[in-house]
Amino acid sequence: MDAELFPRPRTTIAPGAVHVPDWLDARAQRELLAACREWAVPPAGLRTVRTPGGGTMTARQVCLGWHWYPYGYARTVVDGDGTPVKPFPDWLGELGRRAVRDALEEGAPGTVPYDEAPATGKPLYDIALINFYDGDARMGMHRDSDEESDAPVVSLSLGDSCVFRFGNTESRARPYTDVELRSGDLFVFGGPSRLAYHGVPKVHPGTAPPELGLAGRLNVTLRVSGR
Ligand SMILES: O=C(O)CCC(=O)C(=O)O
Ligand SMILES: [Fe+2]
Repeated sequence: MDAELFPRPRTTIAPGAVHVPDWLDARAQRELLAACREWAVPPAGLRTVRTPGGGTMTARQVCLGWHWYPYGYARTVVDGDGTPVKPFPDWLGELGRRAVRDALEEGAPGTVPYDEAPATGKPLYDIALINFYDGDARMGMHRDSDEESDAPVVSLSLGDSCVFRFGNTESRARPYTDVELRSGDLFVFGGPSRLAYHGVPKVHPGTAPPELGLAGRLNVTLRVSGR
């Protein structure tokens, strides 16, 4: 990663939406990447997602806990090999809660219940979507709206940097803010920003930290199903 004179600052992009640069250190990035490589293997591995209109998403995807497909959740890969979705590991849920704790100020809208110990019950992170972007892959503006929980969404990036476009809750159009997400960055959106439109208009090939050993970009999105 570039050694910069000044560290990139944590930035509130919109109310409840926070970018925390370099949240995962080099070792944590390597460990998360190793896990992603295992999750990508079939059965229920990395797949191309087909949309109802007949298109395909350019980012390939694998899910944990609940299988997301356009537009709902299932326990099996209903739009792929039909096998059971891989389990959502406890350590990933703990990482999600820690991310929310670190990113959002205490008492900020939409934060408090998600910081509770597992023994206190729901809500707990129980869904991961792992998106792999290579070549010209991108993701159009959309909302994460198939969950039955308003718990914040946690996003972790590995590999190539990208332009992450974070918009408003009304439409795909402006106003939006373009944020550069690099390997190790955390982005959390909850509270009034939970249903904001967002997307990835551009990945910058060849910008991954060389020591990570990843060509392309991985994004791990953690969500609470509320089911
Ligand atoms: O790749 C990203 O940073 C965003 C992924 C995303 O928005 C999603 O999976 O819903
Ligand atoms: Fe999303």
